[in-house]
Amino acid sequence: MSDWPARFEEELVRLGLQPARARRLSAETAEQAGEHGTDPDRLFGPAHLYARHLVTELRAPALVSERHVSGPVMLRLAGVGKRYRRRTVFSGVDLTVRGGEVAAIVGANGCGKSTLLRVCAGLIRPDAGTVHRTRRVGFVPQDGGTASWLTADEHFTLFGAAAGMVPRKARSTGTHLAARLAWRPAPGQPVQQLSGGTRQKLNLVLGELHGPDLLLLDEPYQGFDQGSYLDFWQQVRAWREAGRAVVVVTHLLHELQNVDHVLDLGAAGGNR
Ligand SMILES: Nc1ncnc2c1ncn2[C@@H]1O[C@H](COP(=O)(O)OP(=O)(O)OP(=O)(O)O)[C@@H](O)[C@H]1O
Repeated sequence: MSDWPARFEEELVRLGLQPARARRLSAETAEQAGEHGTDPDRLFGPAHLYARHLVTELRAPALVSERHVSGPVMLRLAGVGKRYRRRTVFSGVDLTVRGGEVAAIVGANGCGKSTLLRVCAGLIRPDAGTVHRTRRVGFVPQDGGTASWLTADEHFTLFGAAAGMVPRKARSTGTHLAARLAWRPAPGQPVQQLSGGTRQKLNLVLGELHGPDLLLLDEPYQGFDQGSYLDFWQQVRAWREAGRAVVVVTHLLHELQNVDHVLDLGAAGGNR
């Protein structure tokens, strides 16, 4: 068996990360490689180089934003905390995301990333702290969010109507956005006949249909093939260039060069 994870963890500690955090990152990285059906060194390259890259990204997540001017604040969390019964999921979370910025929420399974994103969307009330968000928000859940017996066009019409769009405009916008993810919805095909990755593309399109200023995305690329995955990050860059704010829950630490802020929930206070 490959000793890549051990070497990676060792290098992270050598570069100054806490051993527990290094262990967690190493386990997550190995898990990602497993999800891609490949070895970590094939996916990420040599362990010591990837460790250096990752530590640099984690320490200087604001580098990307220096290249252009950020816009107004679209989301501000201050001292946000959430408990389920007596269990604190996270506490004291601060995050400010402006137009033209991308924030990544990272951390181990179960540390509360989806919960926090739902707090950002206003779907869950926090137990502590304040949340201010812009009015036009698009939320893309990790899965679900679509009706299996409706077609893509019918989803466009339905979600468009909720945002005050006439059916024709909703359908043409949906088709246009789908094309940017290299997807052409087949007329008459219900969602239950779509692959998991294509269903996620539909979720993404629905989240963006009404032209939100703030996009909240919960691992939206699950099931994407490599090309679609690259299209997705290309799209994130396009949103950013267009002055939108994006918050994305991700496990894919090698994409952190695409983001302006990294909120590591596993490292935030109160949730471990
Ligand atoms: N409605 C709920 N009631 C009670 N506990 C919940 C509820 N929703 C989530 N939890 C718990 O809160 C914790 C955080 O869950 P959450 O789904 O936010 O984690 P996550 O970081 O997104 O996980 P993953 O990486 O696996 O998607 C978990 O322990 C989960 O079991």
